[in-house]
Amino acid sequence: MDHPGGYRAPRARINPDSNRSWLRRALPVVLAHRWMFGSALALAFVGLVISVQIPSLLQGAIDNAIVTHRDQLGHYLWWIGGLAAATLVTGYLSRLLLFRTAYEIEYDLRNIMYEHLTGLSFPFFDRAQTGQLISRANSDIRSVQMYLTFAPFILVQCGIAVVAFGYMLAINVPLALVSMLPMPLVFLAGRRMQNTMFPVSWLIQSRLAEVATVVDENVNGVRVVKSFAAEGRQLQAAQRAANRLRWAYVKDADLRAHWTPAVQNLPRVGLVIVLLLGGYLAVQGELGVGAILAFNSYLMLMQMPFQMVGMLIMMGQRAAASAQRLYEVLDEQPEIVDAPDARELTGCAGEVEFDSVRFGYAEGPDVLQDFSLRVHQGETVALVGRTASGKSTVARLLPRFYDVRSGAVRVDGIDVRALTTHSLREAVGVVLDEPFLFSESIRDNIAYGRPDADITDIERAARVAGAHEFITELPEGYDTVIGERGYTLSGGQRQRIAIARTLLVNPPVLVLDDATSAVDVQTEQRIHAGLGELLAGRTTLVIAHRLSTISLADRVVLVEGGRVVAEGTHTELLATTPLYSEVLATAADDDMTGATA
Ligand SMILES: Nc1ncnc2c1ncn2[C@@H]1O[C@H](COP(=O)(O)OP(=O)(O)OP(=O)(O)O)[C@@H](O)[C@H]1O
Repeated sequence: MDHPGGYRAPRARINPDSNRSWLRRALPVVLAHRWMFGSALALAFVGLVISVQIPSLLQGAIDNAIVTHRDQLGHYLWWIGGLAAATLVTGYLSRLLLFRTAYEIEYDLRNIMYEHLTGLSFPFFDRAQTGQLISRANSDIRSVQMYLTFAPFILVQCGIAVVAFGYMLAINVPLALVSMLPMPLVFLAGRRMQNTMFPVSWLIQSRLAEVATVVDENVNGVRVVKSFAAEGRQLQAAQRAANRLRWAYVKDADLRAHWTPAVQNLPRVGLVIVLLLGGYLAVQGELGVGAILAFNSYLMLMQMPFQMVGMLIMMGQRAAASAQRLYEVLDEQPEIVDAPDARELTGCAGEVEFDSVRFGYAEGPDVLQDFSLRVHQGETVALVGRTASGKSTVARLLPRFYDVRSGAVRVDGIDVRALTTHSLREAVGVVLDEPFLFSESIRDNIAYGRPDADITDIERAARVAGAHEFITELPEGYDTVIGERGYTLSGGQRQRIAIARTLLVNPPVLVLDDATSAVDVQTEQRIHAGLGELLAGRTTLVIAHRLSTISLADRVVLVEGGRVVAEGTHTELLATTPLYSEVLATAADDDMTGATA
């Protein structure tokens, strides 16, 4: 399906059967471009068939026109010139189509990878390293693409070696057979080379990914690095990764230097044999000089494919290693998928229930144990608790970023696992404390969930989120493009844009995970005033450290060790639960400790 903006979905998928060889798994992607690819190969074949004719014309020119004067030389020259021109044209067209196929295949592979990554769930991204993913999406895809397109091309060239051999047989059978003697050796050397180089190719790809990871962390973590004046240490880490990569490359070059001359030069031994035996036969008068020349030309024609076989083997090694790295990602199944009979959540009222939920990340220990909480339609509940008590985890389970180990999370009485994730996440808006903003205009960032929203709605959402004022003070207002991750804005400004972004979607259930932590108290109060109107009728879960945020809530729930240990109004909890006062008192926020003192 073609999308607006020129995006074309991949024409085929990688075969999901992981028991098949990597090539068979990739075949559907190649076959999706069979017409263009087939034409490129057919043209290459035609070009080679034409070029195979030239040596026999050369033989005729020498033996029949130059030596014996039986034919006219000009006649041969015209033919040779004409065929040379034809190989030029076919060479141009076949390469044009081949490169187009190569980039179409690369485009498909990249989109297959990207679509797959987009479909994966949070547990995968908790484990994955960005650098690894970037390297898989770049260099691994490139090396697989190179092999998929150039290997058949080289094989066509090898096919022509067979034709050339036929011509050689027609000239002189013993000479043709003897000239082929070194070929089994070429094959054996190729096999040895293949076995020795594979592990190194694998190493190179994984070390390229290591380097990408270090670079990614150095760039993304630059603020931490600089604030700890740890540039030296980072540089050392980068050097270590670069050294490890260099070692693998040197090893690769070493092996290549060892094997390539053998694989490439063994066929030349055939040339020596031709000169020896052919020369002898010519002296005996059994072979014309032109025939020896033609024979030589055929052998030269055959050399190229044989030399390319060496290259093909090396490319094959790298491509196999790269394909396995790609398949590692592509074989990753999303943990969170819609059930076959999943329902759409329509007209969500906003009843939320956590029923004896037990949950932990990956293979880790339980973070939530027997966590039960019911939030009624239109109610605002604040989750309060010590750090690492599991508050954010509760917030992540509601939009089904993760699945519970036991128990259930329900919206409107329906288990979230029985709903389509799309409709669930449309109904549950989440604002995180460290929001991610895109390198686009502020207007586009706020309209992220509703790209068709008009500017009036965008401004209204920004006003409620307390962002309108500072946005209009920016030189280009709503059209201001923010830097990567919005770093040109302050933490509080980014939070306000993120709140506006969620409010614009107008979800019936709202989760604010410390969403105003970086905003000053006055601004927070303004946001709350705006939110007060908006929260009416909306079910809201606020994860709060500050009293000012807690004051928004109808009910406060105290979380400790992954369960609800007390609930009530702020005043009730203060009066009845010492842990509550303790949590508030130890909260890092100055204003909160100040308020509770
Ligand atoms: N993505 C994750 N993978 C593995 N463990 C995690 C992940 N996120 C959180 N945890 C662990 O789960 C526990 C609860 O974390 P959570 O973020 O829910 O706490 P919190 O109460 O929100 O803390 P805070 O107030 O400091 O934000 C912690 O021990 C944390 O190490």
